[in-house]
Amino acid sequence: MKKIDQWGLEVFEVNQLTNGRPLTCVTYMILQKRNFLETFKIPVPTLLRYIGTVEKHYRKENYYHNNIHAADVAQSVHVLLSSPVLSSVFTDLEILAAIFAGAIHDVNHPGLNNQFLIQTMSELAIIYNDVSVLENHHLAMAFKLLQNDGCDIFANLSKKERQSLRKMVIDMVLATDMSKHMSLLADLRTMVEAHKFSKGISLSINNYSDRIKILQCCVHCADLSNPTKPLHLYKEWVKRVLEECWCQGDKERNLGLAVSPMMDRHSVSVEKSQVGFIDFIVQPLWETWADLVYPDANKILDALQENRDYFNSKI
Ligand SMILES: CC(=O)CCCOc1nc(Oc2ccc3c(c2)CO[B-]3(O)O)c(Cl)cc1C#N
Ligand SMILES: [Mg+2]
Ligand SMILES: [Zn+2]
Repeated sequence: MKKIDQWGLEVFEVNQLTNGRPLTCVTYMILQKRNFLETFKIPVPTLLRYIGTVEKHYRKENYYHNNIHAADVAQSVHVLLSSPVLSSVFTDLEILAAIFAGAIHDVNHPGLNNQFLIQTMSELAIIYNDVSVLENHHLAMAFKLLQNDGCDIFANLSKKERQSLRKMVIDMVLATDMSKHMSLLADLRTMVEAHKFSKGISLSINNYSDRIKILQCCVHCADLSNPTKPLHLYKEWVKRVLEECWCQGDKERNLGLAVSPMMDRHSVSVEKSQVGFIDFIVQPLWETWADLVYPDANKILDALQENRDYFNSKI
């Protein structure tokens, strides 16, 4: 129970111990720990039915984008929002929305990326007109499943709370689309710079656009948290994401499409791809997050540096 609050939870062990239901277990433990089942009058049977259904809609055959990743992201969001610097910033509804977003953010992921779905004019790309195809699908699926019998975990929220939660969850999951990464990071940097001049006054943010920006970055950081975790966990995630990418690369090759660089099992250098991903994407994002919650994320930043040095030493 106390491990649920730690960075680097042994989520693969949780997967074993729960017979392949880490998402149900982790989500229940987090909501229980935060007393949200009481606060939002979420009946346990309803929660288990809904989150169990969501868990089943994550594709177990995906090496990476499966229910273990979802459990990992939901739990990472939970830990990030427990940061002392953020302690009195967000409401329970906002925290519930962020944890829910983490849990459902990749539901029914096909193990293929947006570019592939668009290039092959897949059913999903047609439905979502090539715009954040996967992220729209994850959201639509999650909210559709809420309407299944006995699955509406938000039934006892007020109309206003339900509308607010829905909007925040949509904004957070759409922000996990990597094509939004640079603009999200730029906005976060602007806010951190502005906050620096308010001389340590605890983060007081009273407008929706700033509040949602931080929540979007929190979920995005959790989504890109593999390189900040203990090395044995990070290595397992690298193995899985490459296996999944290589499957897509194989499909691209068979279809005569150009094989994306990281997806070609015959040419990619695993170590180089990770050092590049960390240097260009993960480190700048986490550095900015660590600035925002200084000094709460310093240990995470150190772990990221160590992991980068490990892979760099293997090139
Ligand atoms: C070991 C890792 O750290 C793996 C993280 C995923 O590996 C990458 N992901 C990238 O972009 C996405 C990041 C997040 C997500 C997705 C794509 C689709 O679903 B998701 O929300 O999980 C990019 Cl651009 C590079 C890598 C690399 N390496
Ligand atoms: Mg995603
Ligand atoms: Zn994800």
